[in-house]
Amino acid sequence: MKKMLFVFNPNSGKAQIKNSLLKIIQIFSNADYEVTVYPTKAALDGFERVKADEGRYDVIVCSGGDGTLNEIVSAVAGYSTVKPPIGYIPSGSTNDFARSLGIPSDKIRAACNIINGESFPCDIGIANDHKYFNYVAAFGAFTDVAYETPQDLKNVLGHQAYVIEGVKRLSNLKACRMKIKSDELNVEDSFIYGMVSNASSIGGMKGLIAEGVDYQDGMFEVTLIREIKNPMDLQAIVNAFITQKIDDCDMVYTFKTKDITFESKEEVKWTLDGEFGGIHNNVNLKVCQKAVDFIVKKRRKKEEKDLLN
Ligand SMILES: Nc1ncnc2c1ncn2[C@@H]1O[C@H](COP(=O)(O)OP(=O)(O)OP(=O)(O)O)[C@@H](O)[C@H]1O
Repeated sequence: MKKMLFVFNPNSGKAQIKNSLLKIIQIFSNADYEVTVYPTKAALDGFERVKADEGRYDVIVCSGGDGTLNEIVSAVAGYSTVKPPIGYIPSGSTNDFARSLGIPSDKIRAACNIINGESFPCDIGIANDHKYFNYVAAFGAFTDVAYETPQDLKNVLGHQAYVIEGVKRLSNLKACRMKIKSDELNVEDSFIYGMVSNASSIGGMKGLIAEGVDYQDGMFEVTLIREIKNPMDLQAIVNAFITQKIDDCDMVYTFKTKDITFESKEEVKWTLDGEFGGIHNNVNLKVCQKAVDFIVKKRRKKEEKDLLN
């Protein structure tokens, strides 16, 4: 019998996991898994549990939001023995990563997908050589929205909660002078926003990043927005995002990289996967190519063909 560890955050999203829990466990058990169920008790509890259980399970299933998933992925990425594949049942308020990988948002379907799906080796990132992130590291403008939006509000409003908090901050944009170094760009300028990501959906919104994100290419997508000095600058940025002609806008830098460093005199607040990522003067971000396996939907022939083209 294969062994499964099923870790879930009972409070994430609207705590809806409670309604599906029994059914999910039944699905796993019917598929001949011996299931160990572990509800997290606090932040970092999921990380500690999975870290301590290295070598004990054939598959690790995680249910929660992006923050809980980050903990589980960080623990597995740190294994020195065989890394078990990670199944994910999204139950947070935005579930960016699941959306990006095409994992079903319906919990029962996501559980079935874990039984019927296939392993997908996926890139993740590492910040300052010690803190992993699954899909986004960011600073500036709206990045603190996710972790400063009260949980109660997130539970009631879900994705709208982020939008409400984001709009409240528009009038408050503060630029930060930074030196940014990578093989592709070496620049010193003032920025209101920076995002280094490996996902097509950020903050619950698709379309922030150009299409064609490859989760296995060992590259991040980088988006940097320069300081807004006048209404024309603001208009240029808004137009660029509306028309999706971001490459033509000189207020925005977009490129791909596998290694990038940000230096600033001022301390900058970062987020990793939508959670507080610390306050730093120096941040280095590197890709760990295909570092963990996620269980995703089996791709149909046509999708496979699209991926190869
Ligand atoms: N039982 C718990 N009590 C309090 N906090 C917890 C518990 N379990 C996990 N956490 C922490 O809560 C944070 C947020 O949880 P999670 O990401 O699962 O849900 P969410 O915030 O509702 O979803 P999203 O990240 O999509 O907005 C995580 O960083 C996690 O470490």
